[in-house]
Amino acid sequence: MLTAVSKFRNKSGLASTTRVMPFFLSTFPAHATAAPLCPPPSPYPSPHFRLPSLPRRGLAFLAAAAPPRALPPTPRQAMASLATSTAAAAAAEVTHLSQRDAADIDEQLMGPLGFSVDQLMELAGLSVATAVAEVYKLSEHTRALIICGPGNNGGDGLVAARHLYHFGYKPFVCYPKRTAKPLYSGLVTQLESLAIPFVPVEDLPQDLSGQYDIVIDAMFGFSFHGTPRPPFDDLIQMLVSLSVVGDSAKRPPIVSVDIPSGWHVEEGDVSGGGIKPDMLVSLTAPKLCAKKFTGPHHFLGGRFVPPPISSKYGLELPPYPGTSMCVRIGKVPSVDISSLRENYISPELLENQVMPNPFDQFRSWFDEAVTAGLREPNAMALTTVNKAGKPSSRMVLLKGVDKQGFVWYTNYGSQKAHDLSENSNAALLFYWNEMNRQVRVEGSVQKVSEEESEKYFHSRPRGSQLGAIVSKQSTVISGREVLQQAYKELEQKYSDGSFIPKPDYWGGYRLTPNLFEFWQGQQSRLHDRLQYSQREVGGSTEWHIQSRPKLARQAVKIAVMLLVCLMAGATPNSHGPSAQDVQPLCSMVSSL
Ligand SMILES: NC(=O)C1=CN([C@@H]2O[C@H](COP(=O)(O)OP(=O)(O)OC[C@H]3O[C@@H](n4cnc5c(N)ncnc54)[C@H](OP(=O)(O)O)[C@@H]3O)[C@@H](O)[C@H]2O)[C@H](O)CC1
Ligand SMILES: [K+]
Repeated sequence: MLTAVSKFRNKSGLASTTRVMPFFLSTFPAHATAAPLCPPPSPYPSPHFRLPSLPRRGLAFLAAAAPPRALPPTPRQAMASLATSTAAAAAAEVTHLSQRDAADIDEQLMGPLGFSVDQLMELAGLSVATAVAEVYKLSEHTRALIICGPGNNGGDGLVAARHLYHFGYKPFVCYPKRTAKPLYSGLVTQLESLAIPFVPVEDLPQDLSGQYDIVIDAMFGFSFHGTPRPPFDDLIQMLVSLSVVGDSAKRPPIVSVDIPSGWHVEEGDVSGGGIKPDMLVSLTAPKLCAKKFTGPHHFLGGRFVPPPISSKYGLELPPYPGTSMCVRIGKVPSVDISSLRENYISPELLENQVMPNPFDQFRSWFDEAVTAGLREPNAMALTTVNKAGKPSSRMVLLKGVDKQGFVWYTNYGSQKAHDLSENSNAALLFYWNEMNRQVRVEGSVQKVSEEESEKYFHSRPRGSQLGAIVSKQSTVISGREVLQQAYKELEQKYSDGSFIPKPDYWGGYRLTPNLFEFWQGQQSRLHDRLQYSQREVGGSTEWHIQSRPKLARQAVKIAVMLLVCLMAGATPNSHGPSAQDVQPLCSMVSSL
């Protein structure tokens, strides 16, 4: 049973990742004959890992070492991240609102457009919480101080505190000027029912660094005017002194909701002595002051703008990815590649837990990857080598596996086909990132029979059949339109639903393995590896398993033997090394 994978970032919001994978290592009923592989049901499988429903035998269970409420990054989230970065690139032209337009829009939403303030505040607060969770991962930013002001910006902060709690953070709320309206007292009651502490201003330490991992500024939004009055003047100063420590890795990052509190809503930080937030979550649309924001993370939230508002105010806003409540705008911070680090936590992969036949073991892991909802677990890197010894790799999709080998289909005019015609040796690599697993397979490759290729070709959607005819892989064409035109013509030709013949330049390959390696990532780089290789026993070929420690020991033995031989050769005395010379090495070898 695969239960969780959690991914965290370090203080820069980008670097280290811990993957915790508590699950039953399970044995599925053995697949004696291989069936074609069923890819996950849709290109975007369930956003949460599903528990497999098949009966299974638990071999090992690792108690959850993950923080209790950490959610796994899902394939959908990964796509959302990509979409947020893409949106960021496209967001240079996002509309920025004046203070007046922002207030006008608010009035219209809550007037003729039928929204209530509660609704909008809920969505705004949820956007803030999701944006915070996207950048500042729980593992390093657990304790969040939310400083709330007297108006709706403060209300957004109260809502965000509740959502952050449910995401697994530990919120603390400083709410010095409470508003008597039922909306606000309701929000306070909700937080109290979660036992979220309310911290009086006077109990806050002058230096917030020691007690909080993140500070959310929800003091003032677009209705701020003049200079801050007590107690917000001191609170703002507290955040100013915090942001003076430039390196956000050494202090809690500051997240401002809609406007960095104390900034002029249109002019920004006029004096230059204001808060310098690390993250700004603009709501509905950024206000003019956001043009002056220079921090690394600018997000937009408030996914509720209806078309009448967009058209009336000519709003250019980036699309929200998928079901996300926030979208990154502005420049994507550049990543320090050397700081990207993973720490894998998985059950051990031991020799006595795996199946004797590597095909069965592969099928078991493959089924677990499908059941876990991984996107395209049948995607594999195929490495071929031409006759000059030049290797090349590309991703292809596994379309079938049985005891004869691993099958994929392609164009017989492609570079891989050319390489394979010169050198039939190839390697496959499956990488199931979310499960901390890889499988390497090596062997020799042959074309599958025409009959097998025909059968598979006609099982494909008609569009893919036409695509296979049109695409002359690895040839240079003058433009995409050439392909589109050819495709259109074929579509027309076969529009009556008639049989589409398989082109003779298209078909399958089968890799017959002579080596498998199953890799399970472990903590501190002490990964588990099991290698299956073939050996002759009594005239027949059998699979033989070696674990990494065993392999390492054998490598040392061979190295020592080599050393002995070298010494023998290097000794000026033609009789070779003396028993005395060799004795310590021999006892070392035998003790391995
Ligand atoms: N449509 C949307 O985008 C939505 C945004 N939301 C959030 O609402 C705020 C705007 O909320 P609003 O209540 O209008 O204003 P503020 O939160 O900015 O604060 C107003 C209170 O602050 C006091 N204030 C103003 N200036 C000062 C100052 N210099 N010193 C101290 N106090 C100040 C003000 O008191 P006054 O007596 O001065 O009027 C108010 O008490 C927006 O930015 C978003 O965060 C909604 O949640 C959802 C819809
Ligand atoms: K604010």
